[in-house]
Amino acid sequence: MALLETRNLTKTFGGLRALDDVTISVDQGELVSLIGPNGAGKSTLINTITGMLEPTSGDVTYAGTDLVGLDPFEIAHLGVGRSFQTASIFPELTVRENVQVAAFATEHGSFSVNFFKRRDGYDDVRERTERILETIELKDDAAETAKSLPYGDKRRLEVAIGLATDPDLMFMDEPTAGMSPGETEMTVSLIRELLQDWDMTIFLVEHDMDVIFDVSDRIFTLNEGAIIARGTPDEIRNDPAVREAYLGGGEI
Ligand SMILES: Nc1ncnc2c1ncn2[C@@H]1O[C@H](COP(=O)(O)OP(=O)(O)OP(=O)(O)O)[C@@H](O)[C@H]1O
Repeated sequence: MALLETRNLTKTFGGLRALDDVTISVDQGELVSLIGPNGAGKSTLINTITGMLEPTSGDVTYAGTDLVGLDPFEIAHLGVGRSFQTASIFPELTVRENVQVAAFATEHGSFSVNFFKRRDGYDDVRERTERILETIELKDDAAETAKSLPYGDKRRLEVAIGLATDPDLMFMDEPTAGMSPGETEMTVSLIRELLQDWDMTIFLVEHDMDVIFDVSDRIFTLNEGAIIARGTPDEIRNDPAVREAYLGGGEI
């Protein structure tokens, strides 16, 4: 059984069909990527699956549970996480505190103002936080304030915060955007580690085609709200419809 499935998912904004009958499935342990030109509907698809937007019609199921109509926090609680590109970081808190807050909120319902006074009592939160900091390679910077981190480390902290919510499936929104080649390489090896050592299923939206072709098991291509191609990296690389949508027929 697929872990995540959408069936005939459609989302309209006024007269615009931002998603047009999208049917996809993701298996446990897979890394699937979603590509498509600007405005293709990638964010709309993720937002519709994760409960930020309500679909106009169609179904979304996760591990057999119908997600349509659930709130984002309920969907997160089922094990669907998200590494946000913006605004999930508290700039004045340390790196470690940022991860602890997210881990605490997941394990204990919600963030409490007393958390920082009592956090030493929460062994589960502490252990999870340290394991994440190690994986993300931010342990040496754990006592720094988040705002002081270089750009690439900030982006990895976003992944750490996503991990702290203990997801089985994680949506990653352009995790390498704006990164240097070295930072991109680090992020790619982090993605591999999440798949291999954390048994994660990953749904990646990314513009860097080298990263996409490198890490994906399967790729979905969206254009004007509709899936125009699906397949392995080799199949997608050679797909005429993908070339046409992306580069007017040129090389990818
Ligand atoms: N809240 C909204 N209200 C009206 N139109 C919207 C809304 N959100 C998205 N759209 C439109 O839906 C279409 C799909 O947008 P979406 O942001 O999902 O594309 P995308 O593939 O994520 O693009 P990008 O790669 O530029 O982030 C676009 O035409 C966009 O203008």
